[in-house]
Order: sequence, then structure tokens, then C-alpha cells
Amino acid sequence: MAENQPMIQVRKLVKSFDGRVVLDGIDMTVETGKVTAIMGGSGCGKTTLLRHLIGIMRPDSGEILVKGKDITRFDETELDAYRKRFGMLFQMGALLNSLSVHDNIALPLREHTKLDEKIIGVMVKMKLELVGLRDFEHLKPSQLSGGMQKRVALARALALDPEIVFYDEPTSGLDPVVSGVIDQLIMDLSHRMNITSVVVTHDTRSAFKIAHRMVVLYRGKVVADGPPEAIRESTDPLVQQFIAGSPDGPIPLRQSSRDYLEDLLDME
Ligand SMILES: Nc1ncnc2c1ncn2[C@@H]1O[C@H](COP(=O)(O)OP(=O)(O)OP(=O)(O)O)[C@@H](O)[C@H]1O
Repeated sequence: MAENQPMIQVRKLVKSFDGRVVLDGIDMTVETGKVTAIMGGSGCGKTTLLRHLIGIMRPDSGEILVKGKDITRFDETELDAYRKRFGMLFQMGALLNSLSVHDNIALPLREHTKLDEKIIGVMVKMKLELVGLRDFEHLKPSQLSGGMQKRVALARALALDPEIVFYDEPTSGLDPVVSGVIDQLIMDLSHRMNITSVVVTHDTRSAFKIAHRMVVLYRGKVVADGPPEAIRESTDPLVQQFIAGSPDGPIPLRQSSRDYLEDLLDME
């Protein structure tokens, strides 16, 4: 791979549901080893874009090149191979409560590799060390705090040594101190291990701290794309309103495209 080839290039990505355009020609780049934050208000298409990036949704048109290969054209076998190359941290953690922390992290290794248990044991310990929880491997997820569960879920996402980690709202529902720990882990993985991170988030404070590049969506379009300093200085009122989290501005509070009266009359 060329030294400066981007990890992911999204080109003219379009997706509609029932005739309603949700991704409207998205162009964006994810640099290798960097943290890219995908941001925007509720319903702007962040999750839909993430689903395309992880290959569980196909676009109507456009391309997603991962190291130069268009994953939108992958068959199931190629997609399976692609999925082993990335880790995903879901909003809800998605840990199995019936299993210990150790077994949760060992699960992807047992499913996708033929490594023996001894090696798996060492790898689990290494991943737990990365997230600072090596002493907790025999507990059940329900015995841990929300923030610790997130860190275990991150250790599991790292189990197969992924090149890319996708995060869906990694700090949602966490208090500022715990959010800070997760932010630090995401930054460390990029700095120390050159892991490429794609973080979908509402949390502007966290995004400004961790992201090398921010992509702001509005109604399925990219309205700003650049390093945090450039986004902060943007004169675009949409971007400023989003950063300030203020209800007054060009982003309407209500997002329904249907007229309220029309909606009510339809209920007859
Ligand atoms: N499978 C689907 N079928 C129909 N409509 C969908 C589907 N998935 C998403 N949508 C619609 O696409 C729009 C964008 O949704 P999406 O979940 O991508 O937004 P979001 O930016 O992630 O929002 P939030 O921050 O609230 O999670 C929404 O109006 C949603 O209702």
C-alpha cells in the first residue's frame, strides 16, 4: 500500500428508503491511522453511512473504496473477510452477560481463528491490558460499571487486531470523566498502534478532542469536512449551530418534511 493511501474513500454515495434520499452523494476520506469523526444532528444519516462502511447495507449508487477496493461490490465471502479486518464498538456494548469478561473477548478469537486456548488466553490478557482492565477478566459484564463495560467491548473489538475500528456513539450515556477515558483510549490506539478510527458521534466535545478530521452531515450531505480547527472556525451557520448545540438557527427543530396539518388530517 502506498504510504499515504487513505484507508477509506467514499465517493458519491447515495441511498434512499422508500423514495426518500438519506445519503445524498456523500464524498469523504478516512486517513490511515487517524481518527475521523462523523457528526451531525439526529436523522442526518450517520448510522446509515456507518452501516454502509461496515458492509451491512448496499448503496443505490456510489463507491466505498477500502485500501482501493470497492466493498460495495464485494460478494458475501469477500465481505466476511473484510469484516475480520475491522472491529466495531456498538453503542450498547453488546457483551454477553452469561460469559465472563475473558470469554467475551476470547469469543471472536475462538470463532475466527484456530489458535489454541493458551495463546488465546495471552491475547485476551493483552487486549485487557490495552484498556486497563487486566484484573477483571473473571468477572461478568454485569458486575462492571457502564464505562468498564465499554472498555471490555473495546477490548473485544480489538481481539482480531483490526486495522480499522468503527465506533457508534462511544461516549453516549457516560459521565464526562468516563467519556474522557474512552476518548483517551481511542487516541492511544491511533497514536500507539496506528489503528484507523471512525467515530460516529453527537458528542462535539469529544469529537473536537479526539478527531484529526471531522465530517459534518446535514440531511444526507457533507456540509463540512476538515481538521477540528477548520470546523471550529467555519462561518457556515449550519456548522456553527451544530457545534453550539443551539436550537435557534438554520437547522429546524422539527425534521418532518410533512406538513403538521397534513399529517393530522391523514389520521382520520
Ligand atoms: N432501514 C431503514 N428504512 C427506512 N428508513 C430508514 C432506515 N434506516 C434509516 N432510515 C431513515 O434514514 C434517516 C437517517 O437515519 P440515521 O439513523 O442514519 O440517522 P442518524 O444521523 O444516525 O440519527 P441519530 O443520530 O438520531 O441516530 C432517518 O430519517 C431514518 O428514519
